[in-house]
Amino acid sequence: MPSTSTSKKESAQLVHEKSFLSREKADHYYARLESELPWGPFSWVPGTKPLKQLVYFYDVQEQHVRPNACLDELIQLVETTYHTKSIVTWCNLFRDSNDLIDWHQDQYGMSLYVLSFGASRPVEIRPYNWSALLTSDGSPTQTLSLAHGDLYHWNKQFDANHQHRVPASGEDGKRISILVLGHPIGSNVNPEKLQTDTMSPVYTGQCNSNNCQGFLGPAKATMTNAERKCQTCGNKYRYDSW
Ligand SMILES: O=C(O)CCC(=O)C(=O)O
Ligand SMILES: [Fe+2]
Repeated sequence: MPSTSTSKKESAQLVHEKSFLSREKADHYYARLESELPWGPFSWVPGTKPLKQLVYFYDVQEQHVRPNACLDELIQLVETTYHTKSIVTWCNLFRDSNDLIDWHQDQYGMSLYVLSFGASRPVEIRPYNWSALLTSDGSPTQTLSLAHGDLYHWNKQFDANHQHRVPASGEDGKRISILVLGHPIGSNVNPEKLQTDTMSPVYTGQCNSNNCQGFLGPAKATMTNAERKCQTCGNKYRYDSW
């Protein structure tokens, strides 16, 4: 099993564990997750258009108020396998292959462990720094083909240097992804103090003005005045139009 410790010197690391769960276990968890979680739409900024997929955010408060045995089992499995302490869990339900997540960096400042259930979907990855973006056409440099029961994980160093997205492609049908965010055991982190606005993803994107296709500067999804500016033509995009 690869090491997942996160000392300051650690380099960026991404691992895809195919069939982390057996087919039987994946079927079992998929059915429970789909029916038991209170899935719903979510907007980072209240009143603006919601994310494409349905979500459920399982933080320490939810764990007290609405404990979910299925999520707790999966979290515990990740914790024991990777010697990590989970801080919070974010769940996505992609209702079909049109539900997508655009290019972003998570910026959770933690290691990320993602369990994938249901339809096979790609997660695309590209390096994230301006020189890489401006000298490339922005295409993904790596694609994880995630099947039912797979798991992938990356550390915060990997997140810091890359963007990822779940494009509108892959097998049609529902897909659930369970994102367990954690720190190595022994880290001094208080989950009660976590604030969603410091954890929100940072989105970029591509300019669609007159086929410009330039890259939009990054903006955090929780800022009400969030705006992304095209690095090529200067066109500005308000959060609502992302
Ligand atoms: O569904 C996945 O595998 C990734 C989801 C994701 O990138 C996110 O929720 O931030
Ligand atoms: Fe993400």
